[in-house]
Amino acid sequence: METVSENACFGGTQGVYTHKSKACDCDMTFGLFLPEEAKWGAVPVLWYLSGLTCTHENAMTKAGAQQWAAEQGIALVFPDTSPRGEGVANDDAFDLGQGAGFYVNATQDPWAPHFRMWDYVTEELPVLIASNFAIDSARQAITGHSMGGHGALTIAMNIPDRFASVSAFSPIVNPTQSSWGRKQFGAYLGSDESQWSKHDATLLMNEKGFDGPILCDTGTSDQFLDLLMPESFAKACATRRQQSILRMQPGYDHSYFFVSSFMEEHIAFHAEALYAG
Ligand SMILES: N[C@@H](CCC(=O)N[C@@H](CS)C(=O)NCC(=O)O)C(=O)O
Repeated sequence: METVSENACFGGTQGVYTHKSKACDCDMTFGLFLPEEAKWGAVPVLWYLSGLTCTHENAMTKAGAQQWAAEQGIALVFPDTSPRGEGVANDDAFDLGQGAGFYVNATQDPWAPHFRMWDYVTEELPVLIASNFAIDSARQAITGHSMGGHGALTIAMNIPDRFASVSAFSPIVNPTQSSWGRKQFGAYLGSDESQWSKHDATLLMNEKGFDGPILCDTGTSDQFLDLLMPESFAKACATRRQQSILRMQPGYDHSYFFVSSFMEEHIAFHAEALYAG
């Protein structure tokens, strides 16, 4: 692992690191914010998965999360959204290929050799950060935006007991029924739709739910609302009687102006779950 940068930030440190990823078979870069408390002992961690077109950098510089994470003594991880580099497959569209990994393990060519973002964020990166930084793996929570909200919800439901809480900003919640999902799952996972269902938050809510609190915020003026389908997830949560707070925020769009407006509340929500008991 190599250090790209480390900057003092709200009493802690905002770092950027690169490493050779086994899962993605290429160099990967991630951001990690450590609060001041990490100097004295292992701290809880909140994963932030980003959306389409993002690198590790967008949320790190625009979500305004460090201030609230510092206040709560929580670390933040900002993984990249896909493998990258010259030898890595790509597509001209912004919503496929590099910057659009959708947090799945691709099984289809030309994506299969590198696009293993599921393994990267659920296995490789957790081990890497826990062995190199003062992170308490027993206290983890996860959030994300758009494609990253999809990643956060599907990972939290598929790996029971790892995350104390899950939240999302404008998440894609029913990708098997949306053009943000069908296109990418077809490309990465192939035409057998039975392989898609473990990556659909609404189907996972119908099937198993989440053993903990869920918080989702979506803007009523989100330009991608029809692709996100918050109503499908709300219906599934109500049917399961899942503990959840699902809000439509009037006038907000899909941008980081929206994400940053509600970041304090999301971090306080996770802090309550991470410090409970
Ligand atoms: N570039 C796309 C929009 C993609 C988009 O809005 N991406 C969101 C996540 S789904 C984002 O966070 N973009 C990067 C940013 O705002 O910094 C378009 O032109 O339609």
